[in-house]
Amino acid sequence: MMLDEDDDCPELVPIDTQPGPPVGQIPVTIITGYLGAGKTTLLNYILTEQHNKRIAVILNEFGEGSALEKSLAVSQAGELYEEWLELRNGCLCCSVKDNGLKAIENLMEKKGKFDYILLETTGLADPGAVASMFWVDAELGSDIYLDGIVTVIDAKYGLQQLAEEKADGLVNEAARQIAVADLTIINKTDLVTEEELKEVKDTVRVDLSEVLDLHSFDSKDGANLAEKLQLVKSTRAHLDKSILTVTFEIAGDLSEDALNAFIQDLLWEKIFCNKEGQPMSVIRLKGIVSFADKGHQVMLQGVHELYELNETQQLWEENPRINRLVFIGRNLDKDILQEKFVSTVLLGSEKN
Ligand SMILES: Nc1nc2c(ncn2[C@@H]2O[C@H](COP(=O)(O)OP(=O)(O)OP(=O)(O)O)[C@@H](O)[C@H]2O)c(=O)[nH]1
Ligand SMILES: [Zn+2]
Repeated sequence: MMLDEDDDCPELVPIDTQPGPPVGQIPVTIITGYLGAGKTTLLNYILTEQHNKRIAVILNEFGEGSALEKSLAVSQAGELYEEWLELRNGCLCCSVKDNGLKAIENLMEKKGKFDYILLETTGLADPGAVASMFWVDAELGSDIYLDGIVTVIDAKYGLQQLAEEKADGLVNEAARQIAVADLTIINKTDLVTEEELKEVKDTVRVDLSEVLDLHSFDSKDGANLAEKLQLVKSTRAHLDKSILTVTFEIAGDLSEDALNAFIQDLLWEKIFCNKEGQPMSVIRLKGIVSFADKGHQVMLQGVHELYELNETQQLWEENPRINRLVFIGRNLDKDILQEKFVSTVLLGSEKN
């Protein structure tokens, strides 16, 4: 049979190489980084710089500190936070797969579309697990797609966090967070010397190549859905179980001097021990506190042995003056911390 070239030659159709995000899909950027690295600071910066986009911000919650985490974030960013997402079991990686994407989609149904979604993971999250559910879901026809992962590294404590040995021989959280990063931001450069900064940069590069295979985890290759879900499942045990969160709320006013002494005993002198006699070691400290002579709420922020107390814009006014504190670290004991706090820092208690 002869082919009539003019009639039968099929039309050339461009191959769908990099289709890009389907029209109407909303980009999500995951912001990750170890406890206190500066994720929320980066978020606030983006939100204050970027005025003409509707940005939804999702904050992950950690442990029982959820209520405080929320109130802290809200008071820092004021009205810039568009909406809030409640994720049930405290850890985004574990809960978002089941209800997180659904929650985002519900949110968009209620509030209309966003131009952008920023998602801050907890400092102990494995962002690979968070990232993977986006492309798992993409196959199920989602409205959102993963645009990239930004990892914030603490120039002062980053190396220490990377060097941390995990008992089970697993790659530690800090290294995982760097491994999956599309963009790495070294933060707090004001706290280190040129040489220290160079060391951080070099280490981050080396680490990247050592754990690069983690990237396969979030690649959009042809692996079938079941395999992908398998991967998500196998990384569930990502939280460092030795790190505990303690939170408490105490009504009343505090002595500023006594609070400083309490924090310094805890962070610097490390004189507090748990019931087993092991010294408490705090990685992250946050709080809203009330001083008798101040009408404004004061925010406490601590990362390892650095801490600061800053007056916020927020007035107590008729709100009950309740001090809220979150401690994240090792060997923490709530009863002991709270007892110490109440007996030495709270005004009007026996010892003050
Ligand atoms: N010196 C200095 N401090 C910074 C910088 N960026 C952030 N910080 C401080 O570091 C502390 C922690 O910052 P956050 O932005 O809350 O860190 P985070 O990563 O969101 O913390 P978690 O969500 O608890 O893991 C705060 O006291 C910030 O003021 C910086 O560039 N230099
Ligand atoms: Zn944060």
